[in-house]
Amino acid sequence: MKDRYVVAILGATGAVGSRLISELADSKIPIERVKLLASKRSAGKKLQFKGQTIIVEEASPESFDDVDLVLSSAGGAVSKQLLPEAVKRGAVCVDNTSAFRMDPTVPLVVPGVNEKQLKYHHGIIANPNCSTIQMVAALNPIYKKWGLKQIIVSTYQAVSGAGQSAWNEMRDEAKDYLSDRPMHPEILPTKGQKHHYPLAFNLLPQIDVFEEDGYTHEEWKMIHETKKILLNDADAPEIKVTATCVRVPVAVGHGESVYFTVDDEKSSVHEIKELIAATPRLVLQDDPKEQLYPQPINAQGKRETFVGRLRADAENPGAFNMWIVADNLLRGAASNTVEIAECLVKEQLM
Ligand SMILES: NC(=O)C1=CN([C@@H]2O[C@H](COP(=O)(O)OP(=O)(O)OC[C@H]3O[C@@H](n4cnc5c(N)ncnc54)[C@H](OP(=O)(O)O)[C@@H]3O)[C@@H](O)[C@H]2O)C=CC1
Ligand SMILES: N[C@@H](CC(=O)OP(=O)(O)O)C(=O)O
Repeated sequence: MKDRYVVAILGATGAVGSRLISELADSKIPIERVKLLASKRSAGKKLQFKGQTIIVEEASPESFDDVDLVLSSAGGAVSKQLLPEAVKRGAVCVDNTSAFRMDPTVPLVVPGVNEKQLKYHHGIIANPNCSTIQMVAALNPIYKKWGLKQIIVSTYQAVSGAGQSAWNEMRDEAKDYLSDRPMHPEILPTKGQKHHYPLAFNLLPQIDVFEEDGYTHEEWKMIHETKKILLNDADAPEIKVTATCVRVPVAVGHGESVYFTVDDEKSSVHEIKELIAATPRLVLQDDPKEQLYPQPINAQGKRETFVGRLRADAENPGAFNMWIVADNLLRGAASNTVEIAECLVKEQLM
């Protein structure tokens, strides 16, 4: 076993990549050297790691010749092409993209929920979808204690979830919109950018592409990834999951309205609140009298998942509503990735 590792961040110049750099710098991983990789466009760019200047390199299979650990967030196509090359060269890869998540041989891991799955890895570990991570983090203690029959989730997802370019696009649209608009402006021009419709001052009930059945791929990911993470045992009873995913004009921080039904109808809001408050990485923010509830603006820059607005459904015993918020770039991506890597090192699974 090595006592220091060469770590590569693939996609280092992106929205998630920039957080991977800062999360790695704050981590307990013993580091010999860091390589920052991106596309040809960014080769030569200078980035900082712990006060040291590192020059970004164009990623290629040979980039991984001397690498022990890869933290990857350069899109699914890049992961599919380069991560098997990294594994071939002896590296262990933690991948943020959806490329390998549903591969039955690849563990899909949220530390604190199912890190035991890490021991089954064959070189690649998948980091779940950002919306899935915060939801399973909040539901896992409830599931462990009372079982879950059904989850119905509606998401309110920040534009940074669609990458740095989407954030730039919304900022430009917002500037235009606020400059000299009449009270009832017509639809903004899209400028032929990444999104078909304006992101600023709008709601888009579409994240990722549409599937044949009318669900979007983001909704599909939330449904299937949730089951893969929570239902570790082959004989665990099925959980019914359905989702509606919506892009909202928020910079950072996904919100989720979650309606869930537990197996044990005797569970109460009070007990659920106690359980959430006692669970590491969860923060209960729930005091209607003080108007205390989770908000994206407060979750930004934090590693925890914030939970509030817990209510029992008076017309359906055993059913509850809650509101969950987390920083999609940290809790939903970079912090989870680096926590996975820390577990690999701690459990000697590198
Ligand atoms: N944003 C989020 O909330 C989350 C994102 N993810 C996933 O993480 C991945 C990255 O997302 P995000 O950071 O938002 O995206 P960005 O668009 O902000 O960043 C993409 C990164 O990938 C690099 N890249 C693009 N093409 C190549 C290539 N051919 N070879 C090497 N590097 C390349 C880019 O480099 P360059 O600067 O050179 O173009 C950039 O560093 C996606 O797969 C996304 O699905 C997962 C969970 C949450
Ligand atoms: N789709 C998420 C972010 C993301 O990239 O997810 P995934 O890694 O599952 O494609 C969002 O737009 O908010």
